[in-house]
Amino acid sequence: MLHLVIADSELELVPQSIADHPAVVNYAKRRGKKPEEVVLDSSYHHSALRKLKDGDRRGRPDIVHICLLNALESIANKEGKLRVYVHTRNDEVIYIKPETRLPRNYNRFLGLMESLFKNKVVPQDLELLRLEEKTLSELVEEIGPDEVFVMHEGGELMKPRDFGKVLAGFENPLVIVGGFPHGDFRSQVEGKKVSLYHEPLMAWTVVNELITNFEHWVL
Ligand SMILES: C[S@@+](CC[C@H](N)C(=O)[O-])C[C@H]1O[C@@H](n2cnc3c(N)ncnc32)[C@H](O)[C@@H]1O
Repeated sequence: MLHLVIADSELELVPQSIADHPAVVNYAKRRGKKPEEVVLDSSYHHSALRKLKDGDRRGRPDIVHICLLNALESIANKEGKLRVYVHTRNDEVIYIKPETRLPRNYNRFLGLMESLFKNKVVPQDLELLRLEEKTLSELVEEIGPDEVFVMHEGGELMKPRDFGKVLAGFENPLVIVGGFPHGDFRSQVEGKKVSLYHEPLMAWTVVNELITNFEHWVL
């Protein structure tokens, strides 16, 4: 089983310090929600983000959305060979049941995340998504993998196909991909750093590459 963690993801509710910013207040009003109940999104809250520490990388739920759509719809997931987790900048972990069908529509995805932050599980009966407060290292310890790989543009360069073979050689490998647009991991991450290309890639490209190349050796 391959465990995939999208780590230090820039997924959070609007922080209190910018909840009264006009960009946030107007956006929340349009959506019929309170400012502190909406997910921070750089495409809508750009001017407010300038007031936040790390404002140039925060508010990127779209990265999580695309990574999750790709991972959950993959053949590896359909074949029961994948578990996906999202770790956020505020040290929350989202556990996702493999049978989850995420909304393709981005605004509906935001609504789902807002409901998850509020209720901690969605939907109440099936509990397909569950949110817990947890650091990245606590999550890794809980999963108990036989090897941890950190996808990093500064890591050992490996062809995606070769990396797929390496992954397939373990019982329970865990791969960490950064769910942020710029910079480096904020969490302490222990593991073998691997690069799949000589230039930085988008997180969802890395997710696709590692899953399809893992499939190549295990299906
Ligand atoms: C958009 S990148 C992070 C930002 C990147 N450091 C930059 O400043 O462009 C998102 C994640 O994709 C993964 N990644 C990016 N480029 C990679 C590469 N060449 N090889 C392997 N993983 C990569 C890493 O896990 C990284 O945290």
